[in-house]
Amino acid sequence: MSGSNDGHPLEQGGTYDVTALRLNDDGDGVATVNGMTVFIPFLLPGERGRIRVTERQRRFARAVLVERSNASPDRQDAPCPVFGECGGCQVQHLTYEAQLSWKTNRIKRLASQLGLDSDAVVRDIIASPKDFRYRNQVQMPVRYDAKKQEVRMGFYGFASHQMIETDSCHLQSEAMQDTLNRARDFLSQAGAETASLVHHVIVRESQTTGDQLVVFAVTQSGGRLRHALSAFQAPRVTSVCLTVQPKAVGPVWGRKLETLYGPGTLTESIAGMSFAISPRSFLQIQTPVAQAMYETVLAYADLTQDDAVLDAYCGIGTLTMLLAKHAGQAIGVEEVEASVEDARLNQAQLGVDNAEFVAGRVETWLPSWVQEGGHADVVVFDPPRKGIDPAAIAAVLEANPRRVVYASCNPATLQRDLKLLIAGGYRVEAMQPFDMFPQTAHVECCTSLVRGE
Ligand SMILES: C[S@@+](CC[C@H](N)C(=O)[O-])C[C@H]1O[C@@H](n2cnc3c(N)ncnc32)[C@H](O)[C@@H]1O
Repeated sequence: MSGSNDGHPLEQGGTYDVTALRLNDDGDGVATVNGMTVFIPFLLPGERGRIRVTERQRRFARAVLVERSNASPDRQDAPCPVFGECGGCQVQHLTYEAQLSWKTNRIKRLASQLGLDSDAVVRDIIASPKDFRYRNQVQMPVRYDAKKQEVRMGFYGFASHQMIETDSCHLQSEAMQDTLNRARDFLSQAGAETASLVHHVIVRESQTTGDQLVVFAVTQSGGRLRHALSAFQAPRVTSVCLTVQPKAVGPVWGRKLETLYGPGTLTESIAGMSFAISPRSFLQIQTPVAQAMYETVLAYADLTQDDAVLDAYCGIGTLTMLLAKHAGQAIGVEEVEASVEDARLNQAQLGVDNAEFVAGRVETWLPSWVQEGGHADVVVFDPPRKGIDPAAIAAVLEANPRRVVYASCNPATLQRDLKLLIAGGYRVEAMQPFDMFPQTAHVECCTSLVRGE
């Protein structure tokens, strides 16, 4: 079927000639055909192409690129052989410089939509020192091919659970990829009895020591399986662990986590402090950008030694410990018990005696803490992608701290939450974007807010 750009409604399956005008927030080219907005992955602004419509909604359509007739000066050859099929990277075809200005402009657009003077408020993005091989953690699905009696590993495709096999992902270190490839060969050799029970392999690497920790996620556990998996070795691997998650598709981690050998933790040095990290605890995906982000949070918090600071969504307390050094008192709140245990152990080892860690959900703990008269001069938020729960925002407005600092990994929820904080009387002083995840559509941003008069 072939359509035309002649003012008729866009047809599903139809082909059209378009020019991309800009990139959307997912990194897809945006064009219009007969008044309808169309998203086309892998077409850059200024590029012309023939597209085929694959999905037609009421207000927009999606299409695939059939043929491209010119190349943007911002285009580069993607180094990864499965780029375009694998769902991990969205913009490997865009030069790193262009990725950075696209991400900065995205935060500027967000600021303008909030009624702010974006040029005055938004700083230039802080780039990643490495545009490839920057990740410290990877989790790969595992499939056992019973016919061929071999294990296949890779990543999921775009919005699907179809496995795209790869043995050379460019986002992680070569040593991590080497460990994954060894794990695949090890499981193939172990045979069906072991390999058919493993659904994911997770590798974490310390960017300080180079040590690696491997976790096998399995559908069920038993003595024979534990014995078989304990035999896995690779040059940088110091610990092997096991997590039991009966569902092979969906959440990877189970409730149970067992160390098969080694200390079961990694050590990472951040902001001049050494932290032990257990497998289940959150750690920012790369240390150099995390460190730059922590320094920005600290500067935006503008603490004095008399201040009480609250670090909401604190993980293993990396940021809490840094804030505590510059404040009178610090409290970290985190829902994952294992992370809170890590935080307390690290606190004892670092000798930080003015911090306290609470295990709980921010949206339930914070309102009752404020009700009971809890006080903070400065509140720091570093939530997951879903942003801050409205109950937590309402509580912070009631607590009325002098400053709020918001480290976000999702511009959409950042915008939603800033709207509430601004309506509650806070003024945005500065916004600092960071590129923690080169080659992807992700962008982090740290926002400084001060209480209005
Ligand atoms: C983006 S991480 C930030 C962690 C920490 N600030 C850091 O830099 O390592 C978000 C953290 O919030 C935790 N979390 C997610 N939802 C939560 C909730 N509702 N209440 C408390 N903690 C939560 C996650 O387990 C994770 O450790």
